This record gives sequence, C-alpha cells and structure tokens, in this order.
Amino acid sequence: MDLFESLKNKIDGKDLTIVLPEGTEPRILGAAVRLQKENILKPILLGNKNDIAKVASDNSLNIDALQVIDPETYPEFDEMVDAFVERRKGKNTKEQAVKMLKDNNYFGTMLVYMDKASGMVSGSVHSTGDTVRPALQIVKTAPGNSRISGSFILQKGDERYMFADCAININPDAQGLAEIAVQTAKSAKLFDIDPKVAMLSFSTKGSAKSEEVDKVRLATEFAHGLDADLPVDGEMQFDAAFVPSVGAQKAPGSKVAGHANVFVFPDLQSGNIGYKIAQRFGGFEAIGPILQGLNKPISDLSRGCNEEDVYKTSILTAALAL
Ligand SMILES: CC(C)(COP(=O)(O)OP(=O)(O)OC[C@H]1O[C@@H](n2cnc3c(N)ncnc32)[C@H](O)[C@@H]1OP(=O)(O)O)[C@@H](O)C(=O)NCCC(=O)NCCS
Ligand SMILES: CC(=O)OP(=O)(O)O
Repeated sequence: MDLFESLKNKIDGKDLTIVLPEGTEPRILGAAVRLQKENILKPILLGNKNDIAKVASDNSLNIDALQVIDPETYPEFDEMVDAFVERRKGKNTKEQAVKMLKDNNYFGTMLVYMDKASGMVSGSVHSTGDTVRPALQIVKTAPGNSRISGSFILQKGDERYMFADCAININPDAQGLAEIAVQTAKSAKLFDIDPKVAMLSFSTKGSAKSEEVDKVRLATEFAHGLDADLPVDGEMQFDAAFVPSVGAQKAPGSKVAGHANVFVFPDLQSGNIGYKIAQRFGGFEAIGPILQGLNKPISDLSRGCNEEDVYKTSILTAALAL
C-alpha cells in the first residue's frame, strides 16, 4: 500500500491535531482545508483571523470549518508564559517569555508541549533555525537521544529511501554521526523501510585517506556499538552504496554496499545538497525534514515546499504522535 494511505489509516479516528503556525501562507491554508475536508486530522491555524480570512478569500479557499487561534488574544496566554518560564528553568525571564511567545513558532511549540496539540508543522516561510530552535529549547530530546537530527524520505514510484542528516547537525563528530545513523534506521522502520545503512564518504573502504574519511569509518564502528543488529557499513561512496555491481567491486562482501536504502551523509553540507539534488534532478519527492530524537513530533518544511508537501508532512507528523 502507498505510504501515505497506510499512514492515513493509522491516524484516522485518533483525534489528532496539528498546529500550523504560518496561518497566512497560502500553501499552508490549502493543505489545512484539504486535511479538514478529508477529516483525517484537525489542523489548528495560528494568526490573526481577519488576515487569514483575507488570504483565504484571495485564494478562493473556504476556511469556515478550520480552527484558528490568535496568539494575541489567546485566553490562556498567562498560563502558557508560566509553563514556558518553568520549562526554561532560569534561562528566560517572564518578560522574555512574553516576547518570545508572540512568535508563532514558540507559541505553536508550547501548544504541543502543553498537550493542546499533537504535533506542529512549520517552516514554509521560516528558516530551519527559527522553526526548530523553540522545539530544541522547550520540547527537547527524547530519552536515550543526545541530539536531534533531520531525515528525509525520498520516494519515486516504488522506490523509497531515507537521507540524513539533511537539516540540523552542521558537522557532527563520529559519535554524533553514529547516533544519526541509528535514529534514521529507526525512522526508516516507521515508514516500512527495512534499513540497510550506508555511511557515505568520498572514499570506499580506505580508497582515500583523510581525517574526514576517518570520521566516517569511526562513526560506522560506533554505530555497530549502538546497535549490533543494524546492517550498517562504511565508509563508502554513493555509487558503492547504491549500485550492486559497483558495491561488489569496491566493497566485496559488504551486506550493505549496492543495496543501501538509508544514506547517512558525513555533514550537513553534503546531506542538504544531496537531498535537493535527488529531488530537483532526480525527480524524487522529498518529504521532511523529519525531526528525529525529539520528545514530541514537530516537523520543519523546506521553504521551497508546495501544498502537497505540507499536506503529507502534516499526516506524517500526526503519525509520529501515535
Ligand atoms: C539547529 C540549530 C538552529 C541550533 O542552533 P542554535 O539555536 O544556535 O543552538 P544553540 O547552540 O544556541 O542551542 C539552543 C538550544 O538548542 C539545543 N540544541 C542545539 N542543537 C541541538 C541538537 N542537534 N539536538 C538537540 N538539542 C540541540 C541546545 O542544547 C540549546 O538548548 P538550551 O537553550 O536548553 O540550552 C543550528 O544547529 C543550525 O542552524 N543548524 C543548521 C540548520 C539549517 O540551516 N539547516 C539547513 C536547512 S534544513
Ligand atoms: C530543509 C531545507 O533545506 O530547508 P530550507 O529549504 O527552508 O532551507
């Protein structure tokens, strides 16, 4: 079954709510109307009701059935400020909290933290930093994780792969890279991918020597230490990871080479560039970034997203809340 049909079946009837802080963005509104109409989850838009109504009317969208919360007039704002100050434990004052919660991403994240929404999807007009910083500060990492990371599902027809980290950790060390590999393998299983993890590099099994290559090789060893049962191998080049004949030539005997479906990039430059090349040159649909290792489901969008991406990311985020 198609991934999204199966995710929709999972979330159907579970009364899940997804907060969409960018309420005046037409792509967000279009996706919200669609989600509400299909009745698979309840979107909550943030923003000024008149501003949202104007954008809806300009785009011929009927938003009568949608829930809108205006942070400026939210009746439980004081309670939210107190919860924020308590969570930040001396890192932010009450005055700072009032100011920060005027930012819809902070406000939406607090709705999720306070269990008033099941998850949040934002980032169509905000940078990743502005979208995820509130989550890092308030929701924080789930037990057993020392960091969060961001993966993408890349799919085209029957092909489905995971790429990471494409969103968060700029230059992870070997231990960090190993954790990203294990987190991404876990995400892969949620999306019906039986993970075979390639730790990518410009070298395959010692064909080049450099500190960067050493990092990936060490990360592979650490990943084995974190999950002995996980098929993970590296360091290897993308062709060795993906093409069976090249894998057999460059990494003979590897259970992953030539058959990888989870690709862990050595740093954020390569990960972010890599997924966008697969999306824009390769014609793959890129869904994400899915934030891994967070205590509650919050998803970032690429600013280049379309309405379909917002719709699918909302479904996926709701599924992560189960
Ligand atoms: C994610 C990112 C925004 C965090 O940067 P930052 O806000 O400067 O981070 P700081 O070091 O100030 O930390 C802020 C908080 O986040 C936490 N944090 C930072 N990185 C984290 C990570 N990877 N995992 C978990 N928590 C993290 C810190 O512990 C800190 O928490 P605290 O305030 O409770 O002490 C930054 O790493 C970044 O810009 N990454 C690249 C994003 C990007 O442009 N991606 C490409 C497009 S998708
Ligand atoms: C994921 C990503 O690259 O986001 P953006 O395009 O918004 O920078």
